[in-house]
Amino acid sequence: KDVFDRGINPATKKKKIKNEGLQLHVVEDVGEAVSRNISGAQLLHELLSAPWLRALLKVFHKFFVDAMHWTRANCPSPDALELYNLLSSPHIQALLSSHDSVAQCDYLPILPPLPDELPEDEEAMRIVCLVKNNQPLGATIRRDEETGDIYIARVIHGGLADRSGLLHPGDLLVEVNGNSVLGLEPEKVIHILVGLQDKGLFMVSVYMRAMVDYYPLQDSSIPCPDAGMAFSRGDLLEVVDQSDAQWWQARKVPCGASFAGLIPSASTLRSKQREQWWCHPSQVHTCIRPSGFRRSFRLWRRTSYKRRRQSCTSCTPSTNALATPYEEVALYQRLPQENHRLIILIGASGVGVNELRKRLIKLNPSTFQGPVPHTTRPMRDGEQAGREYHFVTKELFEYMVCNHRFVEYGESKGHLYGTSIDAIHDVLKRGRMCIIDVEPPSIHFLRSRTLKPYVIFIKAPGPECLRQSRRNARIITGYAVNRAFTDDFLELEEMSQLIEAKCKQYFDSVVVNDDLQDACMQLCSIIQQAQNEPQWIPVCWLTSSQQM
Ligand SMILES: Nc1ncnc2c1ncn2[C@@H]1O[C@H](COP(=O)(O)OP(=O)(O)OP(=O)(O)O)[C@@H](O)[C@H]1O
Repeated sequence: KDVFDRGINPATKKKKIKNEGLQLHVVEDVGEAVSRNISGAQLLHELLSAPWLRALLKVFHKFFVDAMHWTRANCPSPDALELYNLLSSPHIQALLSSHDSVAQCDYLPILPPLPDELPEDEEAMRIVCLVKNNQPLGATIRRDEETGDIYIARVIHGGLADRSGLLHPGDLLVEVNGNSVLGLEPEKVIHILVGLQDKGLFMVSVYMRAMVDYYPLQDSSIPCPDAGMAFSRGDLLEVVDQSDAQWWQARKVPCGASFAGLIPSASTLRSKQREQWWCHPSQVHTCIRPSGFRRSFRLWRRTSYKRRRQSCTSCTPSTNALATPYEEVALYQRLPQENHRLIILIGASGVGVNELRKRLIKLNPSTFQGPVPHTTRPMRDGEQAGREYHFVTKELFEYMVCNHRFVEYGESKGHLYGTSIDAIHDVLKRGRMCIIDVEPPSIHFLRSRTLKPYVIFIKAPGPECLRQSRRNARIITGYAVNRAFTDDFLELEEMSQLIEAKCKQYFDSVVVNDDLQDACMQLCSIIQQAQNEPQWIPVCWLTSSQQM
């Protein structure tokens, strides 16, 4: 920015400095970078990485050698003179001096050191350092009337807090510049925040999604089992104290209790998991056993049992469940200009996932849409490329498999079928809500910042309800077409429970598919909420422009 301000304005100076030779590159690079409104440091970084500057710096050395030679011989070479002229020009001087300032870290304000008592496990409490430079913080606060705790209520879009990407709505404010704000009147906290000048060091509590189950009464290492708090995977926890690196204090959200319970820190839980894995590897095995009885017409999507076993990533200690016992989350409100969140339906085979998906799309085809699958089978009469399927060659399909373009794929009657990630993006780019149903292991593949999937578990009702509601239902299996599946209800319910037990940390909502009409209506309203109301999502899916 310094360089730019000192006179390399492409609009006004281009003509003049073009005559001087090299500088056009500078003008173009700076002008382009400034038009993207990037930060000063980023701009400098980009400038210093530019090939023309690298080349220039390479000959810098030669210049000095030549210069010395010239001093000695008093007879400069034309190259040395030319370079001397170039390097003496004001914009290069400004650039070099900016570079030197940054290289020496010679900029203000100097950030304060992190407190000595910083917890060893940084995941528990976030220390947020903002360079304020007298700008407003760009966040509002609220006080919980019951506990007196101060929370970040809103982060103003485009403000300092928003641009930093470090403060989120719902964060509990613990300290500001070393002053505890716990129990303070909101006016007093506002006074502290407004009074911040150069910088602010905020300590905020964090929210975590439990990715594992924990039972204090079964844990012999907990200092006080009665003070422990049991939680199961999927629970939302507000970590309020981590002064002990091994045992944190947390509350469940939403919760009635004002007192916190003891939970193992992430590192403690991780070492417990490793211990458990080495002692009882089979107990940590979280593979979902396929029910084996049902093959619907969606067979093309289903991978074989063998392949599923191979692709199951939840059977080794290096997996998500073992490596990440807690996942930090923050509230996210989709902005109107953003793509819709991907809606994923998960359920045991035969529970009615596909039926519900089809009904939703039929109910409102201009809003809901499924991705168009790929296949290697030939096109049939009445079909249209890109409508029923994307018809591709086997070579192209296999190329896409190798490049991980498929969420799921499989083979049926000698032809390959698959749902590609690009087909999902196509639907979202058209402004529609994309609804897909996948096998549980595919959730990992889809959990990304760009898709921000919202996962709805379609749960089986009890076997008696199943028997009642599915009296007339038929299924199409691999070995019997259109057969009644009344005998499979127990197996279906068992499978549904297993998926729920193993994967519920990924579920955002659960719908019991008893009465089809009711389930469909419930699904509609959940999806509307998912798209239009604040939801907890992993912090790593947020960018500064996507926070509330
Ligand atoms: N709530 C319900 N009441 C009555 N019948 C239902 C209900 N839900 C689903 N069905 C019927 O159950 C059968 C299986 O449903 P569906 O094909 O959607 O299962 P699925 O979970 O998608 O399994 P698959 O992937 O094997 O097809 C279908 O005949 C469907 O019409």
